[in-house]
Amino acid sequence: MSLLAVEDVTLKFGGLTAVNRLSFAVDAGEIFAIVGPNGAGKSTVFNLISRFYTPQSGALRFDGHDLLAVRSSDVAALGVARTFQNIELFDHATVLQNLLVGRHRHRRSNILSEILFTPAVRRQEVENRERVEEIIDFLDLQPYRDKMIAGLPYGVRKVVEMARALATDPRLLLLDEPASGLSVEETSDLRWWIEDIRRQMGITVLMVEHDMGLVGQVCDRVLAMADGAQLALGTPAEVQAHPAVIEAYLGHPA
Ligand SMILES: Nc1ncnc2c1ncn2[C@@H]1O[C@H](COP(=O)(O)OP(=O)(O)OP(=O)(O)O)[C@@H](O)[C@H]1O
Repeated sequence: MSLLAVEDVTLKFGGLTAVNRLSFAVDAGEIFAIVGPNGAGKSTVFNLISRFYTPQSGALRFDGHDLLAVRSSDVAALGVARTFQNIELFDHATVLQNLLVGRHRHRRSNILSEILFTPAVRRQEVENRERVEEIIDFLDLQPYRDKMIAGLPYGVRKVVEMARALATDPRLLLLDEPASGLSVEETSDLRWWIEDIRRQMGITVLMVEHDMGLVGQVCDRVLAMADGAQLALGTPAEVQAHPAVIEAYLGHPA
């Protein structure tokens, strides 16, 4: 059974159909990319899965749950985490503090037990700290752990955002243009991290990405979109060779 299923989903903004009867499914353990020209509807699909938007029709399922019955604030608790095209972190907090916020969904305590700092709360704090330190090690963020986000280079902030998403222990990680703005070297590191996120952490990855080099290297399958609809779906090589994809990118038939 697929981990994520998008079934015949349509989302309109007034007269504009941003997503048009789109269907695709991502299997557990896959690295899956959505590609397409600007305005194709890729980010809108992420915003639908994150439940920022509700479609006019269609269904969204995650691990057997009806996502449309879940509020945006509860999606992380189901096991879906994401990064954003425009990095969203607390700029005036440290890397460590940002990642601890990412652990928020693992709080099992109530306010009284937190005030009393009960053994259970203490245990949980230690657990959260340990997990966050593991992620800091995993993504080579040790040199930055106590640094404020605001002072960090763009490439490092992007890694921190991925780390914060991982701190929620997701089953599905949504990466919105992870390579955009990164140097060739940073993109190469990203490639290995994405592969390790799947291999070592067992996390399924769905990403929106323009860098076809990266997509070809790490993805099992690719969905190409244009005008909110599917153009092609298959392996990176199949999608890149698809006449409709070539036409959408070049503006004329191959
Ligand atoms: N909140 C919104 N209100 C109105 N129109 C929107 C909204 N969000 C997106 N759109 C429109 O929906 C269409 C799809 O946008 P979307 O951002 O999903 O495309 P995209 O494929 O992610 O593009 P890009 O690669 O430039 O990020 C575009 O025409 C966009 O202008």
